[in-house]
Amino acid sequence: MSSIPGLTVIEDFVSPEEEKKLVENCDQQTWSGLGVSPNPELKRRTQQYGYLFSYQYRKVLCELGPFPEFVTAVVARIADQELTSRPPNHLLVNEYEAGQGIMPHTDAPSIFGPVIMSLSLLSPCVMQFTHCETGEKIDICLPRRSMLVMTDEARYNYKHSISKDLIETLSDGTVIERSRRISFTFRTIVSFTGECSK
Ligand SMILES: O=C(O)CCC(=O)C(=O)O
Ligand SMILES: [Fe+2]
Repeated sequence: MSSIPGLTVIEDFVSPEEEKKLVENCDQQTWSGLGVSPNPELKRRTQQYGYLFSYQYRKVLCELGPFPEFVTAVVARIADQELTSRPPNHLLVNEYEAGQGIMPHTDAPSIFGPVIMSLSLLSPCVMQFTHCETGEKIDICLPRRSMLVMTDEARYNYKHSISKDLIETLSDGTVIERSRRISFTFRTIVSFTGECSK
């Protein structure tokens, strides 16, 4: 547990072999973002499974079908470890090349459920949590192959962000060198407003 209520980082959530397979499998799929539909506006490459969420229009556009088979073991582990009472129905794969990050944000509370989980693959990074009211900043290390779970205060009262820095230093002096990172963010969509949603 960290100093942020509702924030947990589970180390070694997947094995090195599982990590390799997960990355190989998603590299065989089509990436969007960086000018490519359906999320051309995003400044990093992404893939979505379960439902298609539009960042531009802030709504669910349509159902995409079940999660791909290559994430079955991870989804089963989420259930086994009872990380959420509502199974995830949306998977966002984000790719961060060295020098790419994500701006401070809170995942839309009206669209996504109370538990947000993110699996870090290939590279560690520092996720910064900024308290929405006090502005207090807390850096949390997300090791390679760890699962981040955000709920309660961590999910609702803080913004989270990842810098573009190639080298990051934690307050205890630990130096983190960034390289290509892929994250699998599992969420439960609770609001379906798109025209082709079911
Ligand atoms: O890359 C991550 O671990 C987090 C991604 C994220 O915060 C998001 O897509 O909302
Ligand atoms: Fe997020």
